[in-house]
Amino acid sequence: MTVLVTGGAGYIGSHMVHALADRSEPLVVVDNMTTGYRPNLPDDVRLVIGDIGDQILIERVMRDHDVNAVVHFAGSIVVPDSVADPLGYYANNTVKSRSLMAAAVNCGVKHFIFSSTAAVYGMPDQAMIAEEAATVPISPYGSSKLMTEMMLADSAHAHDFAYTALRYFNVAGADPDGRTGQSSPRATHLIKVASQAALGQRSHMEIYGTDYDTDDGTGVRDYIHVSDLIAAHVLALDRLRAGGDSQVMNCGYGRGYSVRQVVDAVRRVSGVDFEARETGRRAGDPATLVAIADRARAELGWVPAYDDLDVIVGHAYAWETRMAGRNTAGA
Ligand SMILES: NC(=O)c1ccc[n+]([C@@H]2O[C@H](COP(=O)([O-])OP(=O)(O)OC[C@H]3O[C@@H](n4cnc5c(N)ncnc54)[C@H](O)[C@@H]3O)[C@@H](O)[C@H]2O)c1
Ligand SMILES: O=c1ccn([C@@H]2O[C@H](COP(=O)(O)OP(=O)(O)O[C@H]3O[C@H](CO)[C@H](O)[C@H](O)[C@H]3O)[C@@H](O)[C@H]2O)c(=O)[nH]1
Repeated sequence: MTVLVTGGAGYIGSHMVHALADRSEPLVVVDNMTTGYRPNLPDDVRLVIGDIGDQILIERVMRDHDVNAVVHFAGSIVVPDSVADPLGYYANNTVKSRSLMAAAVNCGVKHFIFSSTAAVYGMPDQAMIAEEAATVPISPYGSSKLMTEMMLADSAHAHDFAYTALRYFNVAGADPDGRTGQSSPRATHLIKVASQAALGQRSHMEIYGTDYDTDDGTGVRDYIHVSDLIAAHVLALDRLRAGGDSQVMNCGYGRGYSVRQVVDAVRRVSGVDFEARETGRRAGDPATLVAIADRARAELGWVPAYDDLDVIVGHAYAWETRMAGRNTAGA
């Protein structure tokens, strides 16, 4: 009854690995280490360095480890990169997910949890988004994820397995115990960038657009602590094991914060008054993206534990401080 965690050496996947290890669940990680970071994993984890598109390897891993559930985080995640290299994104996110699913079907894996994204909704008309909202992605990244959701739905009809596709809103924060966090130096996420500015790793940061139709003119997002997101995955796994049906669920708190509110929180938590320059809008950014996440609460019994912007920022900033120390030590 082993859980296969794809992309388990990445930001979100490594939190899942720690959560499963904390429950003493047998698990195996497959990661090709393109953006993975080994130090974020427990020392004794079973890590197979390989590609999810290598179906022969994946089937061998599934059989050797008696895999019964897949939690699929592996993928490429940078929206502008997907615009520049759509075929690369469809290859890594869609084609290789198809291959992973084929391996799962061949090996009789019964449960599948998939990292989807609010990017499947594109530029919604409404600020608050339920799962029934139209899915009209505006980037190859969003399309590549929506296509994977479609393959899952069709395959679950045809074969004996059930899945949960979790549509993440803005994932932020880090493990409260400091074991792992966002480690990619290229990450563009707001809280990470602001933390780097507070630590002096950047001379300043930029606020992309101050003329949105929001209270203070800057973009509003639903920031969810990565540990709460992982709690939803663990509950989704338990629900599938108990015979739960296939579902798509939003993961967010149902409340948004503006860019200015986030910048203020990072200044407050860090005690550093770093510069935030106001610039023009970033292409493709909607004004407001906030989840209606009632389904996750109802179906999973999910109760967030870290729904507080200063707590999220505090954990992200603590992690960034730790990374800065590591980088200095290694220099
Ligand atoms: N970070 C967010 O805000 C966010 C929001 C919505 C959805 N997601 C989704 O969550 C998942 C995890 O994102 P993350 O932020 O942890 O990213 P990440 O880049 O830190 O992690 C992705 C991991 O997958 C591995 N990987 C990539 N392609 C692979 C392949 N072909 N075979 C094996 N391993 C491969 C990478 O090495 C890395 O360890 C992704 O699927 C992403 O689309 C993330
Ligand atoms: O340096 C920055 C970075 C971001 N922003 C702003 O901060 C908000 C959040 O931006 P992020 O880049 O942190 O996150 P996104 O909302 O663009 O996207 C994230 O959430 C999406 C779903 O909502 C997708 O899942 C995507 O993969 C993930 O990166 C946006 O208004 C953005 O314009 C800035 O002002 N300055």
